[in-house]
Amino acid sequence: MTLFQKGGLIVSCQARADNPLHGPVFMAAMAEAAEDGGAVALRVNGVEDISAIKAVTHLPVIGIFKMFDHDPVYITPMLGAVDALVEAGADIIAYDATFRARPKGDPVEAILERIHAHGKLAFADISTFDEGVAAAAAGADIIATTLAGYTAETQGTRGAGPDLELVRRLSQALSIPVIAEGRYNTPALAASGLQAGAYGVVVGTMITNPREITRSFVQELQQG
Ligand SMILES: CC(=O)N[C@H](C=O)[C@@H](O)[C@H](O)[C@H](O)COP(=O)(O)O
Repeated sequence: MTLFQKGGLIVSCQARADNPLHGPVFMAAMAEAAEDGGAVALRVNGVEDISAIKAVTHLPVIGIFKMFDHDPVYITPMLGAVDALVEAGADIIAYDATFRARPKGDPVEAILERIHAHGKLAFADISTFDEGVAAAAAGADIIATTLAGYTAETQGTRGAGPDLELVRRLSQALSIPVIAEGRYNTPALAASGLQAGAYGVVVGTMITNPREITRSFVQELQQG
């Protein structure tokens, strides 16, 4: 079970079905670009994209399996999803470790146990300080602020920027790596994640989603 390099950039290469860049060919190209640019790891959704990316890069892959019909808990909610991610070549498995009810999913303790049974590191996506502490106590290897601002409880905190205070508090309280993830939309914000104590920073939208990047430019021009 090896962890990626400390202080580095993890690039999230994801494109949903409605995105013109959806599909393994585009995501593999994104992953190669991220590797060339100096990323230390990748975050990737689904078995097809993971298989394609493992074939073209040497970077460790944090695999997730988004199941939107499992709303509200959609990040790797099932044991079968964990097995599929491992089979596809994921090195680390990320899963929803929030306190939310999981009406269609398997219990979070079982997900964690299955990840470890495969000999993989467990990357807990959380939204609050208490969830991060609980996930670490349960045995997660890495805690990430991925869902801060995206749960009913934290929606009001989303604002424009990332939740740096959450990174700061978790980094001080925990002895395992804390990853800053969610709305690190500029290089300076990513650096501030490390300054807040993060082990690494995940950036997705502003590197791998040209449609959203375009929208942000257009919006700024229209406001000007
Ligand atoms: C909330 C949720 O489902 N987040 C997802 C998790 O995999 C992705 O859609 C994000 O792009 C990723 O977390 C990186 O964040 P950002 O795109 O803000 O750099």
